[in-house]
Amino acid sequence: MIEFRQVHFSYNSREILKDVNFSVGFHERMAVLGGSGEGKTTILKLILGLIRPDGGKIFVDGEDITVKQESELRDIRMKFNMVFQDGALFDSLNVKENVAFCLREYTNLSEDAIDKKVRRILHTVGVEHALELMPEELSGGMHRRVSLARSLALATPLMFLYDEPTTGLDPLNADNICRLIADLSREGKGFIMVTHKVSDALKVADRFVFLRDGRLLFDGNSHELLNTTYTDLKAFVGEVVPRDSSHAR
Ligand SMILES: Nc1ncnc2c1ncn2[C@@H]1O[C@H](COP(=O)(O)OP(=O)(O)OP(=O)(O)O)[C@@H](O)[C@H]1O
Repeated sequence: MIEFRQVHFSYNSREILKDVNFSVGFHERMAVLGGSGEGKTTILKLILGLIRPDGGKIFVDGEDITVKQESELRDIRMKFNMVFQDGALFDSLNVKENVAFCLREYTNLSEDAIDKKVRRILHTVGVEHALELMPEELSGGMHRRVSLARSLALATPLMFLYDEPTTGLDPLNADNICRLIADLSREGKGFIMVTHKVSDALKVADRFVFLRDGRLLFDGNSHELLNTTYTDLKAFVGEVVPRDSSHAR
């Protein structure tokens, strides 16, 4: 479980998060919704201990990560599989080498075992045909899949953390990524998906929180989200989900 207790965070003197409280089980499928710059990615970075809060506590698996040394945070980070928005790949390496890179860096696997593992993972994310392609030859959707494959190569996480996984993709590719996210969460491994695309969040998540002005102002299921009477959230949801949406459950 991840728990935020009265978390405050500022960049320089600008308050980004103000008294944020929530807990989420590793098996849950939660979307963090909010407009641009509201602090959604900041929440993911705090969970990984990449940045520290100015106030409050963050517990991961019962451990207070706000008091951990950098060396101890590695074990915490291994519990998660984080896919960042830009998912930067190494430009000079092809798809296969990009995925193999961290296996060579961090494991003692033989070249043969690495080759098998890379092929299996690329098959999982549906880009096995792109083994030899260079990053510049990939479409946005394929690029996102290879980034996901690369982070899947190293760890079998307790939970996935996705930062805007469908932003910038055309509807077809966005849909494919949503399907992949749903598939990867089948075995009880949950995720936190940060996004401003409510319609994509509705395809995969069953819990939704809404971040506005540094606070979590909503926490509910899809039915509650689509029927909210909270004006700001209603406007946010209404912008992206037509009133007669078939997503309504
Ligand atoms: N390293 C940094 N230094 C200073 N300000 C930062 C830094 N990183 C982010 N910010 C600012 O903090 C705020 C929250 O950033 P964050 O990336 O968490 O937002 P977000 O909700 O994920 O937005 P988006 O959907 O646009 O990615 C933004 O206004 C951003 O400009």
